[in-house]
Amino acid sequence: MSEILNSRRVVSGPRFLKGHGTENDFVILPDPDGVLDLPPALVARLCDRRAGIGADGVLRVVRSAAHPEALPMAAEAEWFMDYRNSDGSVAEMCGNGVRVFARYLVLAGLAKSGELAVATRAGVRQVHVAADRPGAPGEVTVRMGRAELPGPGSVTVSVGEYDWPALNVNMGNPHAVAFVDDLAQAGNLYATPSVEPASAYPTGVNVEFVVDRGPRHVAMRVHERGSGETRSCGTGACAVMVAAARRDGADPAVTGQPVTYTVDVPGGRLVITERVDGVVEMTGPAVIVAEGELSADWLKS
Ligand SMILES: N[C@@H](CCC[C@H](N)C(=O)O)C(=O)O
Repeated sequence: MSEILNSRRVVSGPRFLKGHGTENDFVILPDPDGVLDLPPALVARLCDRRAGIGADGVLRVVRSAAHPEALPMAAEAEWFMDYRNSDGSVAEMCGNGVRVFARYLVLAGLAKSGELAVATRAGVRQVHVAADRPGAPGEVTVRMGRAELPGPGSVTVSVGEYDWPALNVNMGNPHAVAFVDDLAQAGNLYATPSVEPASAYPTGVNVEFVVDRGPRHVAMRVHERGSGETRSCGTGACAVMVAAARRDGADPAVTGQPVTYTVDVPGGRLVITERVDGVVEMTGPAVIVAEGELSADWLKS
């Protein structure tokens, strides 16, 4: 059998990798010179879990100097994370994605482990890729920047018979964070939750549903703009941490103390700290699962 599998290559086309961070999964497209044509329909086909590779989004790896949106950041960050949601839409930032992106850069020899900078549409993010230990890949920490709480802070999230007050938190991308009694109240999340006033989110919104698990420990589900319910959202977990800290009277700007929360997501666990200067740091896993080639025939079809 392995002879048959090894006998010849059956496809040839652009390389891709598949990776995930707390089960938020991505197709990674190395495109250093920015030459790939990546229209929204192709992103959606790649992310299709039956007719494509399957993913919550695409991470295109482009040199900042080769991408017009990233050119102004090229002196600070060699690589630009061109992130797309599974419906093909563009997003400013992806917290799980930036950890997986950094893991790819290190494994591919394009960056060294330790400190590295990644350009995103939300600005440059500093990433620390911890050295691996035997059998345990090092975790990745991202300085996610400061949360913004656009006014009016309070919005309303509704699903079925339930309405909850929610906090408008921007982590480079938009979030509405609702504390609920039970994560099951969010239902199957096949449909996009309603968030009012809609004018608070002119470009759409990611919605987080949160319950308490213990002191400085919460659990969440998320409905992502452009991808539907996913198993994790890094920017969403940061937004949740900030909302929980405000609710709990633990805002570092007020207490003068950093605060750390454990945020459980369906696909794993993230640890998030808000520093006294307001910068939010997220730590979690980043895994590369596979590498392959796209079929040129499939691309043409
Ligand atoms: N899963 C990501 C967020 C991806 C972008 C989001 N769907 C949006 O449109 O803003 C994360 O880990 O942060």
